[in-house]
Amino acid sequence: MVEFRFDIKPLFPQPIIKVASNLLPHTFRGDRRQCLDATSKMSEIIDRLGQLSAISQGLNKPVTTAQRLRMSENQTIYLLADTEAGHNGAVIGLLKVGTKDLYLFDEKGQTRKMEQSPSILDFYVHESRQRAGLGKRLFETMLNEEHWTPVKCSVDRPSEKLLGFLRKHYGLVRTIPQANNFVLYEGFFGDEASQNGSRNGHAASPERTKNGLHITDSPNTQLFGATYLGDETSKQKRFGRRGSESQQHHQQQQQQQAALLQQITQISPNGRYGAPRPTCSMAEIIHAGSASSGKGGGGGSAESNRTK
Ligand SMILES: CC(=O)SCCNC(=O)CCNC(=O)[C@H](O)C(C)(C)COP(=O)(O)OP(=O)(O)OC[C@H]1O[C@@H](n2cnc3c(N)ncnc32)[C@H](O)[C@@H]1OP(=O)(O)O
Repeated sequence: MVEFRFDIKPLFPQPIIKVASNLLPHTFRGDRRQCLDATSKMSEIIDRLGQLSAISQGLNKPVTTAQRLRMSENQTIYLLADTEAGHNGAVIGLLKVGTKDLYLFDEKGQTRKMEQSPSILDFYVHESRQRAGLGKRLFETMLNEEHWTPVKCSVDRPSEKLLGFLRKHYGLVRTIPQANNFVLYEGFFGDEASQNGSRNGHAASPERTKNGLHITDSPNTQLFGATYLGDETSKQKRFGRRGSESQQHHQQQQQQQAALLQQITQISPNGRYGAPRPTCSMAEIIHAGSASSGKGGGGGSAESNRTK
């Protein structure tokens, strides 16, 4: 449990509070002096929990800090406390979420720009209280507050524990391969966001396919040109598919997606873009770009640059 030198109870009139960029609990009411005091205490809580989360995930620096939250436009932190614990109460969990503009591959391996897409950015329950249903409680509160559904959330480089958590509580198993650190599950693109109660996650930039060339308005296409999808994809489009082949179809799809990921990182354009570069550099550029657009509230870069 994470205890502090001050009494946390005035900050937690209820076990789970929500904190946005003003660094105040959503329930907080007070004069200027009380606000200053509360933000200073809240910063300490967020920094401590963010640090413990990083240590627990083996990251070399925290994904969550008070400073980052202050600078963000559309990120929210949910904090879970046990006000009965110890002398001053204890904070036991943190969940940071936000919306992001992301370039993602759909089930067919085609690029889609998702605007204001719901993302899970950091999640931590203190070691002494894990596997007791507290993570689920925190997550459910967040889903209700944000009006999100789990399958519509992208997850920023999930740990094994979080993958297990999502599998156990929400039956999320089958992922859609991506070229960046975000993990998506099948059903993410289920048309369209509104059908599943999500108010976020708008698809943009419909793509065109011509002679096996995959053409989009994404930076992938703008910088490197169209991607060659191969004959098999065009054949499938032309001839369709019978139901009994669905298992085989799924395997083929997975292989094609893997091949597509490889093609995107291997296409060697002329000029300065032809220079060798690390495998994931494109994803980094794309997400750094969306960060600076201001829409992504910290964009894809701040969190997905988690380094181990
Ligand atoms: C985008 C990101 O934030 S990635 C980083 C995610 N955070 C971490 O990995 C930090 C360490 N882990 C944790 O803080 C927690 O385990 C959390 C936040 C992932 C889950 O919180 P919990 O309170 O443990 O979850 P809850 O009790 O509701 O659910 C338990 C399920 O989560 C998964 N899980 C939780 N702890 C573990 C563990 N030590 N090993 C394997 N799976 C685990 C399992 O599926 C577990 O079900 P099971 O006990 O039947 O196997």
